Amino acid sequence: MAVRHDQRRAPEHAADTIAPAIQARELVKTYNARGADPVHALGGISFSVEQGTVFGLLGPNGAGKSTTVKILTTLTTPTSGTATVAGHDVLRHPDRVRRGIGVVTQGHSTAPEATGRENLLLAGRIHGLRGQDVHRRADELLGTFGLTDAANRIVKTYSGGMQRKLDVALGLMHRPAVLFLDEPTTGLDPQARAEMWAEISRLSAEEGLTILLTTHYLEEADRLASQLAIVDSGRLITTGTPEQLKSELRGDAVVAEIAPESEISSALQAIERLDGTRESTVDGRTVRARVDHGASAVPRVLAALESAGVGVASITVARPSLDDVYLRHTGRTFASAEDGGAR
Ligand SMILES: Nc1ncnc2c1ncn2[C@@H]1O[C@H](COP(=O)(O)OP(=O)(O)OP(=O)(O)O)[C@@H](O)[C@H]1O
Repeated sequence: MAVRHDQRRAPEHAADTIAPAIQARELVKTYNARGADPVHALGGISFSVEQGTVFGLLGPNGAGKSTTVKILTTLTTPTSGTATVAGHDVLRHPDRVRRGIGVVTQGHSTAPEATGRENLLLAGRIHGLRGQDVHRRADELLGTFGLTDAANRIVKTYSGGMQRKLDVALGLMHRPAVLFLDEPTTGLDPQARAEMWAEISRLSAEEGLTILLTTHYLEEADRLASQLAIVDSGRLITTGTPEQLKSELRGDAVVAEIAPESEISSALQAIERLDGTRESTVDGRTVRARVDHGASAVPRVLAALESAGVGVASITVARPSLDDVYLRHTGRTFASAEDGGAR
């Protein structure tokens, strides 16, 4: 498709003049259901996605990821703000946006009683592919996703991983410039997840596809996204490459799980009093703090807890993770945000 070929032929020195594949400007979305309080799903989100990259929108359940995707894919309109996608304004030219994008939503978009090949042929025809073209494209994608042997089986006999691959293949039939993947690996087993990760990386690296994926898996965001935006309660709290975001946190995390018979407040005080510890927080029976050299800090932390009469069930030290980035910006761990919802 034209946008992709232009992008791949572009000389490297012109990279900074290439328009972003996605530009979201101050997106606000308030849902006003009759008889219910308004829900402020997005409170003014702006970001831009360079062509040919994987952009990750990471946030806990209810953060506003799907709403952002719905606006960018023209499935809903923003209350205010606007966006351009694949070179077109989502409000002024939604039909042009739709022609330039592929969308893989959270549910399956396949017809379960039809075969994999039939599903692909139908999707291709809906997008205007005809004759040999549609058959060639379907065969190409069946091969790419390792589904050739299953092509003539009905989809309801596919495993979860195979169905997800077919969902992505459907989104690619018309060779879009930008692919939206909403939670692409939710519900997949570890092997199917790893295969999907490999395929997403390949599509971006080898085919120059721009991919926006939403996820609530920290590891997925860390592995796949060349650029990441962390969203929380409808706001964008930080952006950067996963490495940049993690390197903003100096030092390692020491995480101590306090024995049930000990006071968590005594543990926190003992850790806070130690030289070189900072950003200490409590989550249930766990105290965590940031220290400069994790391995050498552990004996000092243990000694301080012991002299405060605090029992320790376990202690670990970890390099900065995206969970630490999230904690730094929101004051709570990602897991607790997932448990409690975003608002
Ligand atoms: N149609 C709707 N009507 C009312 N509220 C909605 C609607 N769609 C979403 N919301 C609310 O808007 C907020 C953001 O939801 P959204 O689905 O965008 O979050 P998310 O980050 O994608 O979460 P998830 O991973 O659970 O899909 C949530 O509070 C949600 O309950």
